[in-house]
Amino acid sequence: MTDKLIKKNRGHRKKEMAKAEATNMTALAASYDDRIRPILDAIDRLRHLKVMQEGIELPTIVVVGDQSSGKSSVLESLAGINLPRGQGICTRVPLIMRLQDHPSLSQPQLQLEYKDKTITTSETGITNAIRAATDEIAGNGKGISNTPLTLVVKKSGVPDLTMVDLPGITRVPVHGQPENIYEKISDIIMEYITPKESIILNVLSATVDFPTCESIRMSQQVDRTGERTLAVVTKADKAPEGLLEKVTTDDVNIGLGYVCVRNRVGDESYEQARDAEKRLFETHPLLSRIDKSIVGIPVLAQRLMQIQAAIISKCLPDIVKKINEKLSRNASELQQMPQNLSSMTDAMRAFMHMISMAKESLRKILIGGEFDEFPDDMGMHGTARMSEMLAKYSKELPSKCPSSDERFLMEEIAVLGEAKGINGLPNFLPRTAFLILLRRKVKEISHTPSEFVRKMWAYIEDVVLRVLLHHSEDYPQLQSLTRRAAENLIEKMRNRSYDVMKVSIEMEMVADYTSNPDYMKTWTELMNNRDDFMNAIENHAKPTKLLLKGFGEVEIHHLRQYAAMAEQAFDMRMRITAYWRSVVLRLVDNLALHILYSVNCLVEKEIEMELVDELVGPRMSGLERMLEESPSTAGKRERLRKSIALLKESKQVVAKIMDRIEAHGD
Ligand SMILES: Nc1nc2c(ncn2[C@@H]2O[C@H](COP(=O)(O)OP(=O)(O)OP(=O)(O)O)[C@@H](O)[C@H]2O)c(=O)[nH]1
Repeated sequence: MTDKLIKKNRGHRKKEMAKAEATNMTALAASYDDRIRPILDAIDRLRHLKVMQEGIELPTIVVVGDQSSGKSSVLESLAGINLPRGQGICTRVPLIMRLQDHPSLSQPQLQLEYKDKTITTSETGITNAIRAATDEIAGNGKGISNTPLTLVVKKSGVPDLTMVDLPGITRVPVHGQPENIYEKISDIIMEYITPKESIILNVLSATVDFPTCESIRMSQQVDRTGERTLAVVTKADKAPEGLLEKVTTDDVNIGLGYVCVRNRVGDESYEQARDAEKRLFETHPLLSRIDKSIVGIPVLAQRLMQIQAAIISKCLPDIVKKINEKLSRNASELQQMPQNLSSMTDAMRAFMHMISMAKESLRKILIGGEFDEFPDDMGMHGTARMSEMLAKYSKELPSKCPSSDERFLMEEIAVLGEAKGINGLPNFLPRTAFLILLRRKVKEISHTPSEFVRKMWAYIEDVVLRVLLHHSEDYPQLQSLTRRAAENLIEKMRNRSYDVMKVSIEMEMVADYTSNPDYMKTWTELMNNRDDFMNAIENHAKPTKLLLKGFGEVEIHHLRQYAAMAEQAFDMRMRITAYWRSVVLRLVDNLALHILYSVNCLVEKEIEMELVDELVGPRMSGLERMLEESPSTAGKRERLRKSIALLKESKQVVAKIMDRIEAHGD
């Protein structure tokens, strides 16, 4: 074949390929107009409605790349418009780009939307408009913000695509950039690329080694297999050597494949840039060897449209499901919110309901021993905790009568010596001596019950407050009054317990009585030692150490000089020892009974009376407060209403699309 013929054939093939490409694009565009476009519009509408704030993720193409890798250049190539480009950080906020093909438009229409503003701009004004909007959102310097900016481009011949351009990743802050810029940018990027609904368009510069790219490292964290990652290799013109090998060996796991491009350079127009790109991949000795199905902006546009269509149809059923779930959850939450009370009768009814619920809970927790309301909160298993506290209290009271004498029975002998009556018979056991000793012993333990009372009421107060605050949480405006009522009541009841306990102690100190048969039994048993004891005292030949039941080994040598009084002292020690058991038992039982009785009174009537006095009172001020809804409840109600309205609207948007899809038989 002659050179001329070869050239002619090549030219013919080129034309054929261009024609085929154009036909493909037209077919794709037709199917887009017809089917995908309305779906894409619906998704954009959902995005505009901010359903993402409701936790519903939308299928999104997210553009990521290291700083200056050429992200904005790729987007401007796809959109056919000039975007702010340059060295250093240009994209400082997420830029949502909605490209819409409008074949009828002779001039492109551009709109910038942010912070509820819509600004119409032109191809020449777009760069400045984006810069101004970025400054407004993220400040004038080099700051970064997560508030997105939306750019709508309606133009003839653009692919129907919605993409989000994100700030480029940089490890080293340049002059004027915040120190934590890397963390800030990676947080934003992670937020966008983590949802499985996101397609990651990873922009890699041909001039760098792909495995060293931060953007690759990040996308691999959320998409290990690369099944939702597509790589665009920019600056093919700058580093053609080895590019073919780089994209064919695929060292970095790009599941959706590579597309190599050459963007606008310097002041080139969009058309000049496309021609230069085409020429480059056709004529460059190295680049022309790369398969044509993975080079050039038109191929990228086509791939993205296909991927977008696929991800949208995959995600749509899930979006419908999530909208419905969220809607019904919010609707039931709104329904469960407290009624907005409009009259005193309403308020009274709500108040009485609150009291009866609280009483029921307290009855279960503090009396009934049921803990179905707080199964995992041990602190709220009231009866169990109270019985533990009582057991501890009973252990703290000495079961044996406390004795302070260094030598056996010397305490008794001293008291007996002082209480000796002038007329009394020498062996007559004076009751005063017994009472003096008893008072002394009881005094030693008199602080124990008040400690117990303090701890027990602190616990009960905690339970009562938690229950009351829980049942009044719908009415935060009542909580301070409720708390005050509960604290006042507990204070009163605690003081009552102190009084009861004081009387118990005093009674034990001034009188000695018990009908408990255990007393006589124990005393008799203890007195069985008397003969041995007296023998040891009187018979000086006997050992001075003696084993006494209940006392262990005792030394009695010092008692031999008090022979007469020793017997009385022994008897007195045995009596007080036997009697002590009754004293301790009475102190524990009395206090326990008193606490249980008090808790019963509290639950069954006093708490209600106290709350009525505090909240209703003569001026009904608490009830009046119930009529004014608290700002937090009103805020929550408003939020739920707004969210429901938004979800309902979203549901309609999606329903229309689903109808359409069904009508087409997709
Ligand atoms: N020669 C050549 N230069 C390119 C190509 N793509 C981008 N550039 C240049 O690379 C520089 C950075 O491009 P941008 O598009 O601003 O990069 P970016 O990733 O958006 O930058 P940031 O948003 O700041 O991270 C610019 O000067 C572009 O002109 C390309 O394919 N070939």
